[in-house]
Amino acid sequence: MRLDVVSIFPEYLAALDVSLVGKAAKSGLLDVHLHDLRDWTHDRHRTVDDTPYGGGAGMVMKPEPWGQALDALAPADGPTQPRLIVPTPAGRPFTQELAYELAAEPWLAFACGRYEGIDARVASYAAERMRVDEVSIGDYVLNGGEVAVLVMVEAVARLLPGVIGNPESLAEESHSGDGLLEYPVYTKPPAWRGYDVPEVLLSGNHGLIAEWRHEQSVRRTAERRPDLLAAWGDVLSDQDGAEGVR
Ligand SMILES: Nc1cc(-c2ccc3ccn(Cc4ccccc4)c3c2)n[nH]1
Repeated sequence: MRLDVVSIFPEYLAALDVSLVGKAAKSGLLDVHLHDLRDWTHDRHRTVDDTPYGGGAGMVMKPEPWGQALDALAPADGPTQPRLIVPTPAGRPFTQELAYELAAEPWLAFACGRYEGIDARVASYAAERMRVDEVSIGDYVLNGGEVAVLVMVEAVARLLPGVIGNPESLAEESHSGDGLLEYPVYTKPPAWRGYDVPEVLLSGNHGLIAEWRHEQSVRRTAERRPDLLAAWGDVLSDQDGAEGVR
């Protein structure tokens, strides 16, 4: 997979060279290209922003540098086009499902906005020739898109074949498809500062362990993410009787 990231702070994305994503890049699974948006400005101050039409606080990113950046990275007459991801508080939610979808793409481009965002015409211009997704990583406000790109690239890269050491671990994760949160995990020592590992996990009885883990997942989901339990409601009432999960 090829990844292009455009930002006025490309050094922010240096973290992509570390750990898992860095390993994927070095092993050729990921071909990461970072770009400074100011390379597509031509005035003395390398200006990327201007005041908002209609008034209001803050500044808006000018369309022309972005237009030139997109034309340079993915020429209109090129054989293929990337899928463009634009982080924004006003975007569709980034989910594990979208991460799997993006992991199947051969070429992703990320546009990191700053200030109050990017002139809206840039997404329209890009959509003339590439798929554009405006994506939010959560209902909180960041100062720019770079952190969101780090989040999305990590979530996507770890799904690529060969990146994760043990692909089986992907199946048991929270949000991994059964809609439940992950069960609590433990390792040695069996007793630690007055806390013991649940006996069942030391029993070697894999049926009981699986049952305990599922019950823990359901309990955690009910406590922390009842919104995810909606899909499990009817299943719970059947299997767990009137008790259900308190
Ligand atoms: N999930 C999520 C994404 C962002 C995000 C992404 C890109 C940008 C570019 C500029 N800002 C600052 C901004 C603050 C408020 C209103 C509009 C823009 C951004 C924030 N915040 N939270």
